[in-house]
Amino acid sequence: MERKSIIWKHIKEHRMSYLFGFALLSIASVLQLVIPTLLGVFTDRLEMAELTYKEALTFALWMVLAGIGIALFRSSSRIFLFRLSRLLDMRIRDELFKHWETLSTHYFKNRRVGDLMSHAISDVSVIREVTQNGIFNTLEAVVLISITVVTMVTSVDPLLTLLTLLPLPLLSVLAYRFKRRIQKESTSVQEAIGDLTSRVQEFVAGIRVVKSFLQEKEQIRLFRQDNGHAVAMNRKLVKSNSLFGALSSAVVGFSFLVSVVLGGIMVLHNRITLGEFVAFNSFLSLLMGPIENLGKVVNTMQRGKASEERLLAILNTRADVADDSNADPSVQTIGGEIEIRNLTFCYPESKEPALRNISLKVPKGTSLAIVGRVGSGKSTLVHLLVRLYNPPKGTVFIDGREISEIPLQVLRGHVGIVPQDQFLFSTTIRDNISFDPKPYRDEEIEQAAKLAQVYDNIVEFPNQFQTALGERGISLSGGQRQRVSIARAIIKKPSILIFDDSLSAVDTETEDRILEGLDTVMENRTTIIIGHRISSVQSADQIVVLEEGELVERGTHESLLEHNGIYADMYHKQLLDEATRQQEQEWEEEAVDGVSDYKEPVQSRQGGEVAAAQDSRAGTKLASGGRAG
Ligand SMILES: Nc1ncnc2c1ncn2[C@@H]1O[C@H](COP(=O)(O)OP(=O)(O)OP(=O)(O)O)[C@@H](O)[C@H]1O
Repeated sequence: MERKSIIWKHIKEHRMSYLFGFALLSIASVLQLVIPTLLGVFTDRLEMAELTYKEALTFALWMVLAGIGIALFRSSSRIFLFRLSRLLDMRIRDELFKHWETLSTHYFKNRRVGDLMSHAISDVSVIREVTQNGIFNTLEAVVLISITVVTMVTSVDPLLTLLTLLPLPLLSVLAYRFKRRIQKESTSVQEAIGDLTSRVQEFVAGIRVVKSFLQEKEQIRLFRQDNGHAVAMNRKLVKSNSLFGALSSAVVGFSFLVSVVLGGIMVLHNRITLGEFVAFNSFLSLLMGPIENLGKVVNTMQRGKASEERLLAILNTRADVADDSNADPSVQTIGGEIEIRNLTFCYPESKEPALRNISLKVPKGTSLAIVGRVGSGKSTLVHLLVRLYNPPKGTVFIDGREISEIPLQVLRGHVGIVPQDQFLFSTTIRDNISFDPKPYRDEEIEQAAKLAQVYDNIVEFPNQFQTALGERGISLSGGQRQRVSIARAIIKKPSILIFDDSLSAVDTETEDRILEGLDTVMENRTTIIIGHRISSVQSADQIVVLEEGELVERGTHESLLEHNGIYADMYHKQLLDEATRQQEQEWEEEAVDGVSDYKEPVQSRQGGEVAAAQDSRAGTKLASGGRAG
């Protein structure tokens, strides 16, 4: 059900506490009337020269007591009410974070980190401000203004009260006129803060690219531009606020003018006493604070409304990937058989399908390799298997069940994925490997690290598995990060393990060792390997080639080579590259050895020897056949 309010819901839920705070504030407000009243009587007694020292002392004592009472009740009410707003603050942040966790990756792909942070920090603070000073000032204004006006009418003069307060309704006219303007400007300020935060976040995340492309100056220029814009937006808001405050004060000042002139005339005509005149002006002073605060409240409320609307828009965003009504809670585990039937998939904001009419079957415990050019749809296919996006109904089946029938928790709990972006959290290596909700013993973590071929690297660090990683794991090399990600996936012993091009940053020897280690872990489990290097996929039971979203070849390594299509082409090109690289390495070694006739043999070799070397390397690879052999 769509949520309509955050603030009002909170007030309703805590109404008893708000009533209590209101009661404390009301006592403080009543006590505030004591001082002007005493001041009036005191002035009259003084004017009539009837005041004794003892009486003067008694007046002073009562005033001090009233002052202490006001301070006590007012601050207790403030503490009490402010505590409630802190509670709301914490609750919205919790709700926001919890809700974000339910939303799909698609939602986050379309948003900037800066905007999300601006919601979590600035918008939530504005809402707190509404329930903190906004509510406190409103309650105080309502109580104090009503009882003070009644006292002014009954204890001094109704006409003087009426004429003095006559300009005050102008304040509501002002508030109305400034309402839209302040709300609009407040939204612009929050957006500018979002831009600025995004700029800093992007700069930090891309610091290596920035430095290697000498982009520091350009980044400073862009930052200054965003910073300047944020300041300009803030200035605009401050200007409106100040103008509103100044006009409100002018209205209030006009009331004082009426009170002094009219009140003075009334004293001269003996319609009121001097003491009543003094008391009246003190009452008026009492009113001015809350009335001016009311102006600020209107402002705060407008900003609060803008922030509440933005937060509600997030909280009312429905998760596009969630457990369907047909999810079967009796499914507690998955075996690992995958079937894809005529799958055509289009990303929500894209017109062209990323996958077209794909059909394939991966029996439980077997391995599938997916190869294909950049952007051919490999990652999309595996993302659908963990429902990062929803595949169309009737296209993806696991263990013969429609994927939507498997509760998301079960599906994701039993599919381990090593994503292309090996994101690591800024915590220890141990916590990064044992990331699953299930706790793991040290031996299990070490075993996973050994299988992922990263154990030897980790134990070389002074703090070993307790080594803390910086944001995005920057203290590890690309290959080490990939292997920690692999350990994180295999520790789960998932029914389906997916490597999304996650062996690209390791050398072929390490890759072989990882794949060999997996044989034990993945016995009777299903493995999907996406790779650009033939060496990482050639041993799979089944290899498919994707081309512009279509499945264009399928078979084993040998059958695909025989077919002599895209796969065979990729294979031969890679062999050629590898042979050339190896040959170049040998020449470099010879050159380092200081052979005097260095130039001549190199030139002669360029003709025939490279081809010979390539042939022999190709022969070796084919003969060994990698793991498949
Ligand atoms: N979130 C997305 N929204 C819209 N289009 C997307 C999205 N992600 C990928 N695509 C598009 O879908 C197509 C397939 O992308 P995909 O990432 O699956 O390719 P890939 O074969 O895994 O590429 P690579 O080898 O570079 O990882 C591409 O055209 C890509 O631009």
